[in-house]
Amino acid sequence: MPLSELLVPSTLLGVANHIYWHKFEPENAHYPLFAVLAQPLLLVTVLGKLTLFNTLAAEFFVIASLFTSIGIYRAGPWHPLAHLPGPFAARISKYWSFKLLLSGHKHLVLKELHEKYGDVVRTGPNEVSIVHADAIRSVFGTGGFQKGPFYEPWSDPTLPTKALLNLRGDAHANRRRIWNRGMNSEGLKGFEHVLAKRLVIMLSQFDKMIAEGKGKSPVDLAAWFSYLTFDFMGDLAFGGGFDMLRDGGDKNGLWAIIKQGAKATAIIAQTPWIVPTFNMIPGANYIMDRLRLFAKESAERRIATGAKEHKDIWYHLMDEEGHEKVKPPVHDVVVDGVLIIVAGSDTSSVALSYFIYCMLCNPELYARAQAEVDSVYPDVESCLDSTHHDELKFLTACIQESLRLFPPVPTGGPRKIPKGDAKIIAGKLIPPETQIYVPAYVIHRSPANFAPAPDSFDPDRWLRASSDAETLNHAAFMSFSYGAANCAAKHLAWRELLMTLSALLKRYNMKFVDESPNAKTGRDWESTMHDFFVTETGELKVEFSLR
Ligand code: HEM
Repeated sequence: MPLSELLVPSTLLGVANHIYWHKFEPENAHYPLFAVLAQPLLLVTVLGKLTLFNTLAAEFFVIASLFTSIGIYRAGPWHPLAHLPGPFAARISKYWSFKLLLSGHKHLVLKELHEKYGDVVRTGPNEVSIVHADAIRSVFGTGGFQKGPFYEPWSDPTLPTKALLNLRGDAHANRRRIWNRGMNSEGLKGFEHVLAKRLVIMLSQFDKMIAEGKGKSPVDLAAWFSYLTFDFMGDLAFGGGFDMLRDGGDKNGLWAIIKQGAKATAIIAQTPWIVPTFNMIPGANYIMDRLRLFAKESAERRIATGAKEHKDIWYHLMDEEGHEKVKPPVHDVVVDGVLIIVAGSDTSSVALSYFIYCMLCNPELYARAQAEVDSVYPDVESCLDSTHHDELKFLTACIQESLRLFPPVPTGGPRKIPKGDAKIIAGKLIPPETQIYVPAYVIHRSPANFAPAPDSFDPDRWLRASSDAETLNHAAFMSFSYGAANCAAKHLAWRELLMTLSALLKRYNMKFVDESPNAKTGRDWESTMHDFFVTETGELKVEFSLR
């Protein structure tokens, strides 16, 4: 059979598939995959030309015409997002943003794109990034939008529940109410004692290294902050589970599993409709399965041992105090336990590392922060109590400034406009079903929000009286996101940062091991930052000495 006879019906089939799946958007990849594989076979059979060669040729024509049709529609003037500027490759295929996420430079590329195209950029076939500060309220605030499908893979499909991060509407509000109760001032005080115990271990490890002379050799502070925050989150989520501070490393490999799991999820979350199909491949979920096994075992251990001396978050989420009419089911608490570790460890450890990095790059500001800590706390033990945090005005401004320059969640996940009407956001008409990113990293470095010198570390900008010569848009600071689904542990995170950093400043002098300007472990450390939704960084090598 001449190929030309197959070309026309196969091409029409490809276009018909595009029209059908565009109208009836699939929730997973099973049916479209099956359709695209089965239809060409059916076609050559109906035409009475069933051979292997003809089937493969028809497959090729169907797939080629399907992709061409999709590409033409997405790039063309009839697409609802055609009026918005953006790179051509991003308009026609999700592959562009997939590749961008894999590079870890999403935050940097988005900044460049916004500098080139303005406040609203089309970053995907059905996706935009908006960096006008007004978008923060309209997207995340009251009357804003629910989370997009990006968040689906963050829940365990084998459990009949979702993690808080992935709940929407009333279900989110109900679970969040229980979370908020756990984060009240009494709850926070309890968590503070848990943190203080871990900090004592970390400080004694540093003292030991200094005594053995290792203080003068590289200490990878980024790794040690991870040990601290993982240990602490393990305590809060499951009443214990990690001992990385004690062991000086990830002896049982759990940390690596959790980090790989979070990164793999962020990557696959770019194309969430593939996930149910991907989950069917035996062994494909190896990392997530290990993470789930860890959660299950941790939950069983926590149930068996009960609450320790201080109440953990499990205690509050499980409603062990009996506030709720109906006790929350264990699986709700198990998925949120994993969420605590994923959401609460890397974010805080990266924030701690960035603070130290900013301080070591600015020795005069470091000395001022240290002097303030000295004036508030007589000794390091007194730093392990939050009572005087309000007096640490300069330290707080330094932390805020490092969180502004380096938000631990640099881009975050998207919200989705529901079916129905288009919305006007930051002066642009955004059609229904568009996914919207509001990247903190770009908003924080925009001169429209922070000027002069938005890329410079200037903690005093938070303390100076307002003047016409300066711009300080408090409403544009969104390191903890905004609205009903902002960080559930923002106040805990602040305590953790203030306690840890005041204790370190009080006890030690620190400097980069390698002071040269292009040292990746020192002054150029920020170039090791990778944005995989959660942030990944390289080693931060610091030399310690006792004060
Ligand atoms: C400096 C430290 C932290 C930063 C910068 C931070 C930042 C954020 C951000 C930006 C979000 C919104 C994510 C999104 O919408 O996709 C978020 C959500 C969340 N964070 Fe944090 N976080 C920090 C520490 C923590 C800690 C210590 C915990 C755990 C105890 C935690 C628990 C959560 C939870 C449970 C959510 C989901 C809230 C919801 O969906 O209602 N975070 N965080």
